Amino acid sequence: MKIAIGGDHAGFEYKQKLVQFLTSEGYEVKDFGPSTDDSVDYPDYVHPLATAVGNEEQEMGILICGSANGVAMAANKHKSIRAAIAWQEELAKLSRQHNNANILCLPARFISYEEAQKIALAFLKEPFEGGRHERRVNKIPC
Ligand SMILES: O=C(CO)[C@H](O)[C@H](O)[C@H](O)COP(=O)(O)O
Repeated sequence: MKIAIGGDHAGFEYKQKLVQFLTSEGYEVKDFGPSTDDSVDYPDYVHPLATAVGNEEQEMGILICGSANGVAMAANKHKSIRAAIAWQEELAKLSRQHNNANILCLPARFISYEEAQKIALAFLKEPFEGGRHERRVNKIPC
């Protein structure tokens, strides 16, 4: 599976660790930056990643910043993007099962890296349930 990962300075440390971990798990990971933990503006990194996921160059995306709010707001402005914030594994699984989320947004300043790793795996491994949920998701303007 081809995974896009990015965020801002507040998520940089977790992003670097997740790139290594997900690669070791066999995922094809593309890092959309930033390349250092210098303060940056998250939209500058969200938009290219969301574009790549929206046009299916990348199958799924992970965005990491301090609260996850800004990256989610920016990503969800893109056509075909369903970005979900999750700070627990169950929330990540439900975003896939019920909402067919294609981008996971992680709040690095509110969860440990160990939690972030478990949440990311839960998200990537969980299938969309379809059925009544597909009917509902199709009513979200894309
Ligand atoms: O909402 C946010 C952007 O997605 C994050 O919480 C940012 O990481 C946060 O706003 C950065 O704040 P800082 O004081 O500039 O480090």
